[in-house]
Amino acid sequence: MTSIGIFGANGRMGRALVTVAKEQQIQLTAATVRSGSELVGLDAGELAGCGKIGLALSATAAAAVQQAEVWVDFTMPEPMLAQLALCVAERKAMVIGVTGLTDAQYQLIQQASTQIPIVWAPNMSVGVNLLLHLAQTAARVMGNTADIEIIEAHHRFKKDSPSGTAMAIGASIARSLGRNLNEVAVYGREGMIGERPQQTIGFATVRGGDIIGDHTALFADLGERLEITHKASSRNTFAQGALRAALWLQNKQPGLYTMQQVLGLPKLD
Ligand SMILES: NC(=O)C1=CN([C@@H]2O[C@H](COP(=O)(O)OP(=O)(O)OC[C@H]3O[C@@H](n4cnc5c(N)ncnc54)[C@H](OP(=O)(O)O)[C@@H]3O)[C@@H](O)[C@H]2O)C=CC1
Ligand SMILES: O=C(O)C1=N[C@H](C(=O)O)C[C@H](O)C1
Repeated sequence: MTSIGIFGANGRMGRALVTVAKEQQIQLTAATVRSGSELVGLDAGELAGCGKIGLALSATAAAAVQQAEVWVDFTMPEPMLAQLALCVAERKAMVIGVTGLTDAQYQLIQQASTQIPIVWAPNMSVGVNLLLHLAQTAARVMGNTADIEIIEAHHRFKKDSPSGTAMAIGASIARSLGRNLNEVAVYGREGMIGERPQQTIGFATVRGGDIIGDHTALFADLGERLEITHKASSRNTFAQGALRAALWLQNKQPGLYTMQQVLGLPKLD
C-alpha cells in the first residue's frame, strides 16, 4: 500500500484531503503544517474536523518528508516549490494541485519531473477533465465562427485569477484551433473596446462568498450558443481525484503525468 503524506494540512484542500483519506480508509503516514506552527503535534483528523486519525501534524522538513512515498501538495506556489525540492532530495513522488504558477515556476516542476514522478493538474475532478475534451470537440465544430468565452467563479479567498482550470480550458481550446493562447487571450474588458475580434478567447472572473468552483466554456454564434458548465459542490471531489492520483503514481517512473492519464481518458489535442 502506498504511503501518502499531505503538505499544508491546515489549508482548505489540506483538510479535505485528510477527511477524504479517512472516509476511503487510505492511511496517511504524514501531514505537515508550516515550520514553527503552533499546530505541530495536533491530530491531523481533529484539525480537519473529521475526528482523530492517530496522526500528529509535523513541521514541513526533510524528516517529515521521509515518512511517506507520495506527497500531495495543495499549498501555494512558493511553499510548493520548497516542498518540491525536499521531495526531489528524498526521491518522493508528488501530486501537485497548486495553481497561479508563473511559466518559470511551472518549468521547475518540469525539471523536477526528470527525477521524480509528478502529477500536476489545475483541477482533479472527473467532470472538469471530461469538460476539457468536450470543449475541444465544441471548438473543432463551432470554433471557427463562434465567439469563445471562459467564465469562472470562486470563493472570496482565492488568490489567483483566472483560475488554473480556466487557463487549462482556454489552452485546450486554443490548441485544438491552432491558436496561440498568449496571442488571443483577453482578460476582462472595460471602456470603448470596439467590436469583438472573432479569434480572441475571453476570460471572465467572478469572486464571491463560498463558491467552490464553477467553470463555463461558452461558444456564442449568431442564432445559437452552447455552454458547457461544470460546478463543484464540494472540495472533497478534488481531494478524491488527488488521492486517486497519489495511488496511481505508485511505482511510476520519473515523469510529468496528467489527470487525463490518471483517469484513463484519451490524450487531449
Ligand atoms: N487542482 C485542483 O483540483 C485544485 C487546486 N486548488 C489550488 O490549491 C491551492 C490551495 O487552495 P486552498 O486549499 O483553497 O488554499 P488555502 O489558503 O486554504 O491553503 C493554503 C495552504 O498553504 C499553506 N501556505 C500558504 N502560504 C504558505 C507559506 N508561505 N509557507 C508555508 N505554507 C504556506 C497554508 O498554511 P497556513 O494554513 O499555515 O496558512 C495552507 O495550508 C490553490 O492554488 C488552489 O487554486 C484548490 C482546489 C482544487
Ligand atoms: O482555489 C480553488 O478553490 C480552486 N482552484 C482551482 C483552479 O484554480 O482552477 C480548481 C478549483 O476550481 C478550485
